Amino acid sequence: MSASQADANPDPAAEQPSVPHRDNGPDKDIELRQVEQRFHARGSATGFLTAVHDTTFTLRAYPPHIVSLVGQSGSGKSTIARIILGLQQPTSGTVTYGGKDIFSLSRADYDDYRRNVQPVFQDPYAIFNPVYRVDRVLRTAIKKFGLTSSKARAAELMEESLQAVKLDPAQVLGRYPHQLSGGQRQRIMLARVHMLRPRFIIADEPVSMLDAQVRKLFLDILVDFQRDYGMTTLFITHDLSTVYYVGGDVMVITKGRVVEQGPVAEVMHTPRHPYTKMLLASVPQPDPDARWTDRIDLEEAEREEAGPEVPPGDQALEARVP
Ligand SMILES: Nc1ncnc2c1ncn2[C@@H]1O[C@H](COP(=O)(O)OP(=O)(O)OP(=O)(O)O)[C@@H](O)[C@H]1O
Repeated sequence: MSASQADANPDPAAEQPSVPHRDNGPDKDIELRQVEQRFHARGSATGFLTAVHDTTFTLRAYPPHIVSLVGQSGSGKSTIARIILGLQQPTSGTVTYGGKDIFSLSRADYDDYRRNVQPVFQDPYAIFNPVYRVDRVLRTAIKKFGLTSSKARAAELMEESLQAVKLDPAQVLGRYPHQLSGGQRQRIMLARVHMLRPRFIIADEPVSMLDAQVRKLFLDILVDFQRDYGMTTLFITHDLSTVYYVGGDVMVITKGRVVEQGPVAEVMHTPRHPYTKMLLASVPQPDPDARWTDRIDLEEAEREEAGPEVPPGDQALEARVP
């Protein structure tokens, strides 16, 4: 290309080849410190429900990795996801990104955070506006995050990203959300992530509505994103088999408390907490001659839990619960 051709192009991004890492700024960690979330709960003796208790952990941007947060329904997983995404301000405790409180970021830091911490939710249908074609989700991201102002480059970006998540652009572009399967809609959200190359993906039960094959495809893409683009994923699930599949680290949560954490292989092979043991014991074995008949005695498992039922600050409130 001649210098004059390059000068004539108003969009420098249009000239750039596809690169694994877009310039999303320096690595920054997400840190939760003593996060607690209470909700008003009618019918409770205290008037409150503590969905997340005294939760402290760090999601490191580097080295990129996958951390699963696993627990039963109602254990507080989605509340933690919403807090990290800035959708819910916790009752107490702090959430920082690069050392700064995410709930009082400057405009520039907030834009950085929004770009680098991307959600993938269980039901992508809710994200799509049914009256617009699915292309809009991708175009809006390109515009909002200023990926390019060139229409041609935007079209290329969309194609590249759809292909990266094993979707055929010719098959999905121009369609309305209801004309795609749940797995296709979910992968459009991953294509959006692929375009933005965030440091973090916060994936809340992303595969629980997908069938086994599409689920595997989706999980493989998350692992590819970690390896190829250096993304760290918080993978929220109630399903231990998916935790085992993605590997990395795991945090086990019950009743709003993280009770065990560590490398997946270690926690799976030598679980220490009774709740983790119960979760592992409740995974059915695919043996037709040994039909799974055990019933989970959650109360019993919870009684065995070590440590106090509530943090000290809650005892006065909770003492009145019968
Ligand atoms: N906005 C809210 N107001 C009141 N209670 C809430 C609110 N959001 C969540 N809760 C309660 O907090 C607890 C934790 O909910 P959360 O959705 O975080 O659990 P979860 O582990 O994600 O469950 P699931 O896997 O079923 O989505 C539940 O008892 C829930 O009913």
